[in-house]
Amino acid sequence: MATKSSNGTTTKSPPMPSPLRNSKFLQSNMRILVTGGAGFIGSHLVDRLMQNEKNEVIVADNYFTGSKDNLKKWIGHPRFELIRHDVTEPLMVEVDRIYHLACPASPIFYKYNPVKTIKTNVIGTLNMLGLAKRVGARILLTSTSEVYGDPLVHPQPETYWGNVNPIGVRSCYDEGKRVAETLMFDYHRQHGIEIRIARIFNTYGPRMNIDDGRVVSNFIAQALRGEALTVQKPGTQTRSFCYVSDMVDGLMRLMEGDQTGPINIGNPGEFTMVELAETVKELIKPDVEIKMVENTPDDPRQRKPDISKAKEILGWEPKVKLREGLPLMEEDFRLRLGVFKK
Ligand SMILES: NC(=O)c1ccc[n+]([C@@H]2O[C@H](COP(=O)([O-])OP(=O)(O)OC[C@H]3O[C@@H](n4cnc5c(N)ncnc54)[C@H](O)[C@@H]3O)[C@@H](O)[C@H]2O)c1
Ligand SMILES: O=C(O)[C@H]1O[C@H](OP(=O)(O)OP(=O)(O)OC[C@H]2O[C@@H](n3ccc(=O)[nH]c3=O)[C@H](O)[C@@H]2O)[C@H](O)[C@@H](O)[C@@H]1O
Repeated sequence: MATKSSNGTTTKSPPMPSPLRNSKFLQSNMRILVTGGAGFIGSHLVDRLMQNEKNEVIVADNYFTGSKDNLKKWIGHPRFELIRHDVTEPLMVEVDRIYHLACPASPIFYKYNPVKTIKTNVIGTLNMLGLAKRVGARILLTSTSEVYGDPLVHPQPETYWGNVNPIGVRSCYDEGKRVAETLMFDYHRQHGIEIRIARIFNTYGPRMNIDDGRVVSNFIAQALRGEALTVQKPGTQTRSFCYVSDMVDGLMRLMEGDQTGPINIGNPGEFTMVELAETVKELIKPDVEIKMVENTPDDPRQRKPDISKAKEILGWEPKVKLREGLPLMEEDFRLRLGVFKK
């Protein structure tokens, strides 16, 4: 059957999945690869996928920012497999679905080795598309709101092409993801691969690395350690924060739906960084200081998803408000930092 992209292009049928898929022993099982599954969003996605007893889950991760700790409850489970693997190298597995998340996501980590970040986005995505082509798997890419760069359209709909600096310090990530999206569509049009693209907006929740460097984890860890909350100047820049369980729900709906995307998945509630700091202060440590610090180049000034398409096509919208999600993350950070409520 031919697939119709949301942009109207019709492509040839995808390659056939392995004949074993139809055997009476395997037909009840969906074999799912999650690249980057030891990371923050990936490990929550694995938890959800493992809840379905018909799923077998394989995680491939190089542990650059992820950790086995995030998956410890599944290690040794007969339906679960963990492979130390760098997606810049080819991977030979037999699967029906590929959730392709592998890529450092925090700006301090993706800027740490920008050339490797580009390789991960470009060569890594090429390798996963090659795998999808060989085994006839459907593949979902976790792209990003950063493809809109410092957006001149607000909120951002999927039809906006973005305002991205191609030679800046964030470009390894922004442009890397843009090329990854291009590769996805070229494989779709040229080879009939079934693709799905999610444009994820800032996501937070338990299991983020404590020293991840992203704003929500920074503020919560700083409040719990009694350190000043570091708001990067000017503090009026905005972000829209999505709780991780909502994100995983959106990704799974997209994978099992019949539209390629790209589709924005995020929470449209928009906050300035000063407002976020004040909320964390009020909820966690009312006497903590807030201090203004220098920002990094090309920091987007505003960001808020237009989620009309996700609502219409996936029947999805976020349920968890920032004030409900922050205490859940606080609880996890308290446990890991050993800072308990008095
Ligand atoms: N969290 C967000 O707000 C957000 C927003 C937009 C997009 N995304 C995308 O979602 C995905 C997951 O993000 P996250 O927040 O869970 O980040 P994360 O850093 O916690 O997870 C990324 C995972 O990928 C692994 N990885 C990195 N490079 C790899 C490589 N070359 N080979 C194999 N594994 C590799 C890391 O070890 C880690 O386990 C990323 O693709 C990211 O770009 C996240
Ligand atoms: O959602 C997205 O698409 C992207 O969002 C984030 O990128 P960014 O929004 O820059 O994330 P943060 O590092 O958390 O910064 C958010 C804002 O908080 C500010 N910030 C950050 C850290 C801090 O301590 N204080 C602070 O004020 C930054 O200047 C920025 O304006 C993610 O890290 C990317 O992986 C992701 O693709």
